[in-house]
Amino acid sequence: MIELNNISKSFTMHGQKLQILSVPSWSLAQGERIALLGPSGSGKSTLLHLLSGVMVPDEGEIRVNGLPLHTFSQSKRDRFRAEHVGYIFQDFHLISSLTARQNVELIVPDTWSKKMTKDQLDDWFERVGLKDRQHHMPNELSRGQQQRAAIIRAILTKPQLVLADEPTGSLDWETAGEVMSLLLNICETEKLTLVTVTHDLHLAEMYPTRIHIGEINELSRRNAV
Ligand SMILES: Nc1ncnc2c1ncn2[C@@H]1O[C@H](COP(=O)(O)OP(=O)(O)OP(=O)(O)O)[C@@H](O)[C@H]1O
Repeated sequence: MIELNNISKSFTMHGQKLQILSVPSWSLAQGERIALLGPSGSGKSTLLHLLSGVMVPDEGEIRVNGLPLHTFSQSKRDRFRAEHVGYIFQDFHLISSLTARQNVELIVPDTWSKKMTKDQLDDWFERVGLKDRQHHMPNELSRGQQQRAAIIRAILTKPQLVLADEPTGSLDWETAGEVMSLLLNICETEKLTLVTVTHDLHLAEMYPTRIHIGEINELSRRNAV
């Protein structure tokens, strides 16, 4: 369960304070899968940064499964993110000097045995259709294949929260549909909470729940559809 109460977030630019988010109250149940829609600059990515603990609110409370993120120090938020959040980026963020499998191995917890690591990675690369490509470098993979590897990296440890910021934004429409479907299916099967920012209404329709940022952020409410 994710709960936001009386959140406000602003940025100061050129000495001017610009308020971006004002969220009176919003909650999300464990296992929900939502597409977050809204115009450019309306605070969607900022909301994801607050949920992941990359940023802190100026005021208000954020609780993820009871953990009061808003009270955490930077190092505690970093640990929270490493343990509980999987992040998927538009441009994959794979390390170019490592193979797809080595990129995923980077986030394997110390507590996993060699056998468990091998079994899990073998299984996941097969499940996402990359069995034959896992030892390739990112630049030897298509963009869709790179995003599949990035999806494994995000969900391998079964984080409480998966956040995806335009995960299909740099893919052609057909690949975008396949990758979005894969992400949704994995999160459904593994019962992971998923929040995906997308501008694509067609892809958003694949989600059980669609939310316009105006339903959460009262500052962009006038833009709500
Ligand atoms: N670190 C920052 N410093 C200053 N301003 C910022 C910062 N991050 C975001 N902003 C501003 O906050 C506003 C909201 O940005 P955000 O990236 O959350 O919007 P968005 O809805 O995700 O937009 P897009 O759909 O274009 O990605 C924008 O006006 C942006 O310029």
